[in-house]
Amino acid sequence: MPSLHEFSAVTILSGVVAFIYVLLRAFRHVKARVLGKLPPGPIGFPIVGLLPFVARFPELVLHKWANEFGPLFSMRLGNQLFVVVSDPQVVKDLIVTNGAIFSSRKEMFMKCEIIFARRGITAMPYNDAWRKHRRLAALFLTAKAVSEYKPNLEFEVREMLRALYSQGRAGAVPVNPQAHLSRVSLNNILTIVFGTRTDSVDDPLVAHWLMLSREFMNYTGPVANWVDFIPFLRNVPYLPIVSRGKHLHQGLVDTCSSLINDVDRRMKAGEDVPDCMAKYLLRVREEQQLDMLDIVFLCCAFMIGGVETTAAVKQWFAAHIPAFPLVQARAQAELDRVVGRDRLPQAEDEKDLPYVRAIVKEIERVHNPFWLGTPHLSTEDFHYRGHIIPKNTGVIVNTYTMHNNSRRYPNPQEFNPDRYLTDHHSSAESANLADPYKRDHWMYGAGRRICPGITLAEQEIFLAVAGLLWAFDMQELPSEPIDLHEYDGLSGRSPLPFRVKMVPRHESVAEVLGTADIPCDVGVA
Ligand code: HEM
Repeated sequence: MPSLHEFSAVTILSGVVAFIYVLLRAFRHVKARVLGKLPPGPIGFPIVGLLPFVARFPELVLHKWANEFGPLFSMRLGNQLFVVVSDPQVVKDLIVTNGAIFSSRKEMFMKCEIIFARRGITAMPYNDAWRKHRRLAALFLTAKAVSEYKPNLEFEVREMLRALYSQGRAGAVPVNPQAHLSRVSLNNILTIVFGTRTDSVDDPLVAHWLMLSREFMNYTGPVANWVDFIPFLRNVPYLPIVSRGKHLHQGLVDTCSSLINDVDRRMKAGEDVPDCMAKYLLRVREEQQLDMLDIVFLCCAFMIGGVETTAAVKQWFAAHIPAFPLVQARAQAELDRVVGRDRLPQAEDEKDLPYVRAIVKEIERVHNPFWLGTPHLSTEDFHYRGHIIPKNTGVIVNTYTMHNNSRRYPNPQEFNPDRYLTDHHSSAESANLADPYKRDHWMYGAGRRICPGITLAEQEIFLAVAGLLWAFDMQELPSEPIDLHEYDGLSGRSPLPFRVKMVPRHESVAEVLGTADIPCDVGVA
């Protein structure tokens, strides 16, 4: 057995070797910068690079550097070189036109190795395994698939409005709508993936899943933790972040496996299991050569990618709109004209509700829940505008700077849905426009790794926003102003807890929602 002294000597030696290695790599980047080859950018500290600067409000820090160093700048976080792209044409040139080079992902220690066991679509490098997972996922996210989900999506919005009406006692008491807005997103994905749903916000699965998906976002954001960028930290025994990552991996596996196993058991028992992703994957597992972890993490990709994301946009809408009664009134006049008061808005109404649609796009521009998106990785050296972007460089699409460009969006700090009034494209169509400066916003990423859930997300968000505007006047409480700048999470994810009054707009609300039987303290305002 090696002695304690031998152990310490080995640990110190590995530390020194790791230190020299990191120093040499950092030096390589500094040298390339000095020689003027890398895009310009801020110089950081040895080993940690610029990590200490991006711990809080990273989007604002990148925005400041973009103003200083231009639309393509480089920066080092620990051992990883990044370029930060802040101009639509540069995004298009790199990520879209040269998608064969800029479509991979860094195999992040926490996200890829520890939590996803090298399987999650969003974390996989650009290879055949990723192609297979993305192709299987896309089967459930096509425009045709989404149009088949519409009755369910509409049903879930109605259930959410009923719950808000009831909890807010028809506008008599303030409510925090966040859990309801998260549950509607959760139910949509549970139905698509497992053919199941929750009955109320009190179902333990709601709190459990929201906890898992928040933890996931907290540990795996592009700048969420240092172990991703300072490899020798991974050898520190009992590092809390690593144990939490392992715990999260187990939590995701246990939760998704139990839902998949339930589908499996019911299929084997000859029960009439609703069509869903888990059922399909279990059927094709041999032909597609999927092991159980593949199935778990394909389902997880939807549960992780499709719940917290759409929930966040819906929550930002609910937090933002009370401060804009005139915007609400104008949208409600449009809804009264197009939909009337005898039914809820439906998916088919969207094309006739340009102002409601414009509100959605403007919320997404102002409150992208993931300002840093999911960085891409280059797989070859690439020469661009006199600079070199070396192989294995991370690429961050700087959506904050692009969403606040005053030439594209005059007075960008102002919330003004009018800027989108004549934009008749869906976000999915907009992402394919030849002129990148005409794209609505960059919330869904770009190129071959662009979010495959756009059509589903757009449909869900539209229905929730239109339904809320149709049913309620959302009012801020004078004693509880809503903070629209601070947020929960790492780069804009969701508003801090808030309460609003949700006052039913007219008598038909109770009738249409079927809430006449729900006890309320007061009548309709
Ligand atoms: C408001 C809602 C959503 C937002 C803001 C969002 C945002 C994003 C972003 C920024 C990316 C990375 C794109 C890139 O690398 O360029 C992404 C990827 C992804 N999203 Fe979404 N997403 C949303 C909804 C959804 C939904 C509803 C699903 C599925 C049910 C989904 C599934 C995925 C998957 C699987 C990926 C990984 C794609 C890949 O790496 O190939 N997302 N999303």
